[in-house]
Amino acid sequence: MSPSSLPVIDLSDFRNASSTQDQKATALAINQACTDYGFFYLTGHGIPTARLDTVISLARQFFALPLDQKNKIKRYDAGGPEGGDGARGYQGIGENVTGGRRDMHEAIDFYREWDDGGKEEGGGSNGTCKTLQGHNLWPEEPRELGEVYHEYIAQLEDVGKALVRAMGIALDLDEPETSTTTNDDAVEDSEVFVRNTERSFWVMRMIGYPKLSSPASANAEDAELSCGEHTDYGCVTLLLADPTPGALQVLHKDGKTWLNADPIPGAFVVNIGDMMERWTNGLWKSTKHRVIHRGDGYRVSVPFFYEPNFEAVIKPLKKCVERSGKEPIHGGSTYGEHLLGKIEGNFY
Ligand SMILES: N=C(N)NCCCC[C@H](N)C(=O)O
Ligand SMILES: O=C(O)CCC(=O)C(=O)O
Ligand SMILES: [Fe+2]
Repeated sequence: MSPSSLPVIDLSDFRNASSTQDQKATALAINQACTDYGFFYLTGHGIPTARLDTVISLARQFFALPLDQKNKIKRYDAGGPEGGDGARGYQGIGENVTGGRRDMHEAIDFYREWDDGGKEEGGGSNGTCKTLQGHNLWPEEPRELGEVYHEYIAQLEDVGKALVRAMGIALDLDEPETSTTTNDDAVEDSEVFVRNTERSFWVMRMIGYPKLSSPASANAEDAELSCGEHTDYGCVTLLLADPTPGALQVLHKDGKTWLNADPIPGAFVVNIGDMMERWTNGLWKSTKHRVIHRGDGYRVSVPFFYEPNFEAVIKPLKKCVERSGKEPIHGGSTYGEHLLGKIEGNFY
């Protein structure tokens, strides 16, 4: 299967449309893509390609620095600076763990700044949280990285917002389906994802992948993986990657075939996360994917995870439960709980 056989969604018409009616065609295409693959390419998002290239090139420059330079912003929990217990900061090759095995990548994790209401003892919408308190650790070098990434994150938040709005329309949540109206239905309109991401607890990972040395087959017990198979945690991932082919692989619905999701210049690779699967009661799946980089160069990617608010309670939407014809797949919990559970198993 060629990489470009994953669907391509062009968001420009949706962004420029004046009515929901005009936005329906894009929404239909998104519904199809999320139902069939859980993955698609996104074009027409409005972020200039020159900006995307700069983001990749700054990441590449950072990873090329000597280790002691990179360790200046070592993750708090791994002996980084005082004043935080966060999962934020630089992690060396093999520090990240997926499915109990070390991943052959290095990375910096940035999160939305913690909202403690300006007080030590919590009080903000996030309360206190040992794992994620603390500030982002920004590299001193390359010098422009911080400023460029701040601007880029603001642009990505706009794209994420447009995308989850489109997803709400894609699920046709405004259409009354049955006469069994309860109070719960009041919140099931097409803006339900927009409301629950208003203070999106986003994550941005800046990742560097050295070439793997192990010749073992990807499925062998002891195979080295750049990033083991996993699903993403929240709503939608906007992945920017350098042009390296054959590295990111997506599991087909058949549960056996791995498809290459090679980059298309200027486009994001988008996939949905666990909270979107839960909301849709499995109508849309958070599809498994993995990275195996055996190419010659040093690969760089920068996924941005546009997630629900930390305290958002996510449970299957009634309309999706009905449509799926299945029992609710989850009783409901906050996105924050899901995230913390994941982070716990993520580090060596
Ligand atoms: N914030 C997100 N989604 N990060 C995805 C990281 C995936 C790998 C991680 N070690 C894991 O096992 O999940
Ligand atoms: O680098 C990639 O292509 C994907 C990385 C990824 O799946 C993740 O960080 O969640
Ligand atoms: Fe992922």
